[in-house]
Amino acid sequence: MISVSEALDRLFALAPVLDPELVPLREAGGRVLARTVRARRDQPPFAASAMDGYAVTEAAQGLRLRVIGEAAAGRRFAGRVGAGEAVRIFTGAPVPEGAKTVVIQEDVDRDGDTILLTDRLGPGPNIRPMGGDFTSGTELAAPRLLGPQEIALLAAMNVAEVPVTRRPRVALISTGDELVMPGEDPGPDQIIASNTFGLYVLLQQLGAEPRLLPIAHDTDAALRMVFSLVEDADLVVTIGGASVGDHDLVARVAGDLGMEQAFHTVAMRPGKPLMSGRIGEAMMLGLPGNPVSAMVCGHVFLAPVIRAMLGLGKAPAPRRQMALSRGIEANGPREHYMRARLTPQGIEVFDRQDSALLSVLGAADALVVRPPRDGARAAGEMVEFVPL
Ligand SMILES: Nc1nc2c(c(=O)[nH]1)N[C@H]1C(S)=C(S)[C@@H](COP(=O)(O)OP(=O)(O)OC[C@H]3O[C@@H](n4cnc5c(N)ncnc54)[C@H](O)[C@@H]3O)O[C@H]1N2
Ligand code: MOO
Repeated sequence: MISVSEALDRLFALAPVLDPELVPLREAGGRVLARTVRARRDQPPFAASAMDGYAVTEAAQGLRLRVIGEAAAGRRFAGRVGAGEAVRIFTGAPVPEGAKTVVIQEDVDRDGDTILLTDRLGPGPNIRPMGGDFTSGTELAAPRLLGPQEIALLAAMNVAEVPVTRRPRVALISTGDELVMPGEDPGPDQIIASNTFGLYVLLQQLGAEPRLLPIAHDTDAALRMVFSLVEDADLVVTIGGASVGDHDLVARVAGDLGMEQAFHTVAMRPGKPLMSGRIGEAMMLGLPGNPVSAMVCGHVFLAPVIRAMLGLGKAPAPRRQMALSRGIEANGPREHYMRARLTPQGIEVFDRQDSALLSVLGAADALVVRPPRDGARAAGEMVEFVPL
């Protein structure tokens, strides 16, 4: 058995960074920027008014000025403003030549074509300098996950096509005679495939492209048939059949198909019967079948592997720290990922930790990480957790 961090290192060694592809800006949200991009223009491309008001050469109380024209957003004033003159201006409009400040309209009394600067004059100049947000060539550095803010910035930079890392194609294979799909009619000894769907959504949220293959029955032939449907996947994820029982066929069948195994069993709880290797062009990750084990391995191993393939670096699932709301017993020899919930009083570790309990996982928003042989911990002691 190897440690969790050793297992992660071996997984990272198997996970290639995928190639970039160009996508339209609107489809770049949630993707990973693959190459540093540069602004194609200055923003703003001209000195722009920050307010609605009057562009003038100087602002002083009592000045009376003649309004000689108008500058609106998208339509500049063609001439020049001189002493004794003002140009009516609106937010976003180019500031006319000669103007040094914009007096907001609330600080002005207007009478026909003249304005009087009142004693209410606020501080100027209400002008956004050319290139004040960014200049042509300003970089948005890769790699980074593109969210709404970055997309808005790229749009302003006039980057209409964005180089992003190709989405990892992930084939998901559930194994077991006992499984049927949600909505189907299970026989008396059957259950519904569940963690398959949890992992599907986890993969979607990570920016991967998951594909559900048919459930493989517990025979060599059935499992081989489903493996033959893997096609061009970057990663094949199997669920179940990873342990030592007579019907746990995944390691043997994958081995017959040429999988070079990198490891099989990790010193963690839940998730001990975890295996990985390379099969043809694809990386393979064999998850344990117990529903919570599969989902915990999804967060602890699958998510870091997908992020590595996307070019976001080779790092374990991020951890935070919080004080326990109540005490917990000593840990055994395996690193334990305990289902827990964040409360105003601290982090509460649930009493029931059986790796089949999806209802408990559903109530959890954190996994408290206990190192192997960690001693008993009292309320108030700090522990590390992986947010879910
Ligand atoms: N003698 C031993 N028995 C077991 C050991 C062991 O070390 N020695 N390890 C236990 C641990 S830990 C786990 S975890 C399980 C994992 O076993 P498998 O990966 O072989 O999984 P299965 O036997 O196929 O299934 C276990 C359990 O999970 C249910 N299952 C499977 N796939 C799904 C799915 N897609 N959706 C919902 N539920 C699923 C399956 O029906 C079983 O109940 O082995 C222990 N045994
Ligand atoms: O991985 Mo097993 O979950 O320790 O139940």
